[in-house]
Amino acid sequence: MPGTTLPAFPTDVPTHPLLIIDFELIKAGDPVEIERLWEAATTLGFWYLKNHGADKEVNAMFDMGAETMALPLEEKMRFDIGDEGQSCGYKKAGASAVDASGQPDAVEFITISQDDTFAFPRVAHRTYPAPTTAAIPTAVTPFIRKALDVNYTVLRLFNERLGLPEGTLERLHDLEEYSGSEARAIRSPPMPGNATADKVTLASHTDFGSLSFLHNRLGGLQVLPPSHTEWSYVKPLAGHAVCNIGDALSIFSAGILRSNLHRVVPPPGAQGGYERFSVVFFTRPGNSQVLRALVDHSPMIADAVKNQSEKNFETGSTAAEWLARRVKYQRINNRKGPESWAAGRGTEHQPTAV
Ligand SMILES: O=C(O)CCC(=O)C(=O)O
Ligand SMILES: [Fe+2]
Repeated sequence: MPGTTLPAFPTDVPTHPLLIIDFELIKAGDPVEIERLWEAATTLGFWYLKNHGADKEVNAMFDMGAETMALPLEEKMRFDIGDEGQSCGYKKAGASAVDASGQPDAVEFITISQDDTFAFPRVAHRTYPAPTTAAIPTAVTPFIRKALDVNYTVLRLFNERLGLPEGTLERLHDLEEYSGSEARAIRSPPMPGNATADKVTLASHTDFGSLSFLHNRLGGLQVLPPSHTEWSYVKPLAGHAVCNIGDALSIFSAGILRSNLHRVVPPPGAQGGYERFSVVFFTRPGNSQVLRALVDHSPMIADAVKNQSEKNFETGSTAAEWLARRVKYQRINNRKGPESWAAGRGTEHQPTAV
C-alpha cells in the first residue's frame, strides 16, 4: 500500500516482549548476542531480528503479494493448492479450518517453492499466477537468498550449541535436495468495527518446518507463551523480522529448541480497518529427512530424550510427509469431523489449545 500511513499499534492490548537479536552481531560471532539468541530459542522459540539487511527484498515481496491478490479469484484458483497436501500455489480464504469445529479461516496465501525459484525458468514443482512468476527473479529469489543467509547462520549456531557434529543440521537442510522450503505472502481483508480477538483468521499452529523468517506491518500475530492461558500480541516493529522455530527443529533437538503455538486475529484497534499482508520464508528439512531426535549425534539431545520419557520424538515421518499431513487435514474439503483437525496437528497437540 504505497503512500498509505497505517495507524499505530494500540497501547491497550496485551503484548508479549520478544528478545531483539542483532543479526550483525550474530554474524560477527558476538558471544553475548549468540547467548541471547539461544535463550530466545529455548524459552519461547520466537525473537525479533534486526539488521537482517532484507528490507528492500521484503518490500518487493509485499508488492508481489498485493499484485497477485488483486487478480480475480477465478484466475488465482487456476493455481489452487488442492486438497492432497500440496503447500505451494494459491490458497483461498476459507479453504482451511481454524479449529476442531471447522470454522473457516480468513487468509489467502500465495506460496512459492524454493525449488521453483532455484530452477527458474524451469518448473520444479508447479507454475504460479503471472505477477508471481514475473516476480520470481526480481523479488522472490532475492528475498529467499536473504532469508537463507539468516536461517543457515542460525542453523550453524544451533548445531554447535546442541553439540552436533559439524554440518549435521546443514545436511538435514541440504539445498541440493528438494524440500518444502517456501516463500509466502498472506492477505486478510479489512475487518473493521466488530473485529475482535475472538475471530481467528489463521488457525493456532506451530510451524511445520525448522525456521521461519516473518515480516509484519500490522498487528494480529499472537503467541501463547509457555504456561500462559491467554494469547498475547506480537507488536510489529518496523524493519524487524519475527523469527521462530518450527516442529522439525524442535523434534531434531528433542524439544530443546521450542516450537511455540501462534495464530493470527484481526489487527487490533484502528488497524482492523486495513487489509493485512504478511511475508514469510520457511526453511524446512529435505523431503526425505526423517523427523526424529538426533540422539546418536549429541549427548545433550540424548539426555533431553531420557528426561522426557513421556514424549515421543520418533515421528516415523519424513519432512515431506509431515508437511503434507499438516496441510491436508486443515482443509475444509477433507474435514469429516473433529478428528480431521486432530490429524493435522503438530508438536503443539493439546486438545484445549484453539
Ligand atoms: O501472518 C502472520 O503474522 C503469521 C503467519 C504464520 O504464522 C504462518 O504463515 O505460519
Ligand atoms: Fe506460523
